[in-house]
Amino acid sequence: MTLESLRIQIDSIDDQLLQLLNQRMEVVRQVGELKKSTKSVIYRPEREKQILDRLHQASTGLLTPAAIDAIYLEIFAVSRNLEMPERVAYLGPEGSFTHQAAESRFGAMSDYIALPTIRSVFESVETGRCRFGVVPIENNQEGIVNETIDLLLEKDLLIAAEAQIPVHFTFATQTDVLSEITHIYSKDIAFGQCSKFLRDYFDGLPAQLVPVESTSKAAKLASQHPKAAAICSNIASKLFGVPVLFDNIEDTDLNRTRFLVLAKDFTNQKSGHDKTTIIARLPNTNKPGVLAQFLQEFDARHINLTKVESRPLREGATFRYWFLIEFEGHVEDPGVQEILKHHAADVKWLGSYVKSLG
Ligand SMILES: C=C(O[C@@H]1C=C(C(=O)O)C=C[C@H]1O)C(=O)O
Repeated sequence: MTLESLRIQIDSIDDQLLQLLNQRMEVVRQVGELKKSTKSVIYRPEREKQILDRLHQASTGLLTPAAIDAIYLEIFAVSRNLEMPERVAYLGPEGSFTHQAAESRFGAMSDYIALPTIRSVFESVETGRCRFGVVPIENNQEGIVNETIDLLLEKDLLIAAEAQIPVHFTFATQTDVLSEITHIYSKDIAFGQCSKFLRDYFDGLPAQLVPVESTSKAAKLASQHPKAAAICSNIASKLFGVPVLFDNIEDTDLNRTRFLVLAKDFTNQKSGHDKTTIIARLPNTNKPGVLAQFLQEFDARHINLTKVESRPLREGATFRYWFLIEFEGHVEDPGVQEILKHHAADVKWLGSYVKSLG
C-alpha cells in the first residue's frame, strides 16, 4: 500500500461521508419545518443523548465513545443552526471556562456572544436577545456560585441542560526560562488551585503573582509581555497565541465545574437519566422540622436528593431562607408530581434535564 493509494481511499470515503451528511441535513431541514409549524423547540438535548447512546452501542470500529461524541456534537450544532440559528450567551470573556463549557454543549459552530457578568447572561435570555445562556453554578473545590443561585430565584428562567467540565490550568508564556519570568497573571482563585505547582517551580525565583479579573485577561497580558506568564485555560492560551509551557498544573485533577444552560421556555422529555432542580420557599422555616419534613417527602418516594443549598430570603431583619433543591428524576415522574402538587404554593420547578456525567 502506498501513501497515495491510501489517500485515494480516504478521498472516496470522504465523498460518501459528505453525501450522507448532506442527506442527514436534508432530513434535519424537514424536522426544522415541522418544528416551526408546531412551534416546538429546536434544541433537544435528550434526543441528542439518545442518539449518542445508540451510536456508542452500535460502533464496532476504532472510534471511542468520546470520539463519537466530539464528532456528533459538531453535527448537532450544524443541524440546529440549519433548523434555526439560536444565539448562545455565555459568561465571558472569550476563552473563559464557561466558553469551554458552552462549546462542550453547542459545538464550535454555534452563534456565541460573550457577556461580562452572570446577570447580563440571565438578562440576555430573559429579553429574548439570546435563546440560551451558559453560566457556572458550582465548582467541586470552591463551592457554589451564589450569584447564579440568587438569579435563579430572581429571574423567571428555566434550566435546559447542564454541563460538567474538568478544570485544567495551563502555564502559558513566551519564554522557557523560568527565572526570567517577572510576572505571572491569573485569577486569584486559580493561584490557590495551582499552589503546589507555584511552590515547586517558582520558590526562590523573582516572579510576582498578579491577580487579574479573568484567566483570559491573564493570557492576553502574557501575549503582550515576553517575560510574563499566565495561568489560564487551554482555550485562552490558544486564543491569544501564547505557547503552553506546562499543562494540567492544578493541585488536584478532580477539579470540576458545573454549568447550567438557561432558557426562557423549555421542557425536556424524559430520558431515563434525568435530574430536576426546584426552588422551595417553605413557610415558617424558622419552626423546627419544616425543612426536615419537606425533605422526608422525597425520601418516602425513594427520590435521591443530590443538593440542598440554602440562601437568605433577605426579607427584613430576619434569618429566613429559601432552598435550591436538586434530585434525580423527571418532573413527569408520579412521585415528583405528587410533591409538586402538594407544595404548589411554595415550590417552583426550574427544569428537568439529562444528568451530565462530566
Ligand atoms: C433534528 C433535530 O433537532 C436537533 C438536532 C438533532 C440532530 O442533529 O440529530 C437532534 C436533536 C435536536 O437538538 C431533532 O429534534 O430531531
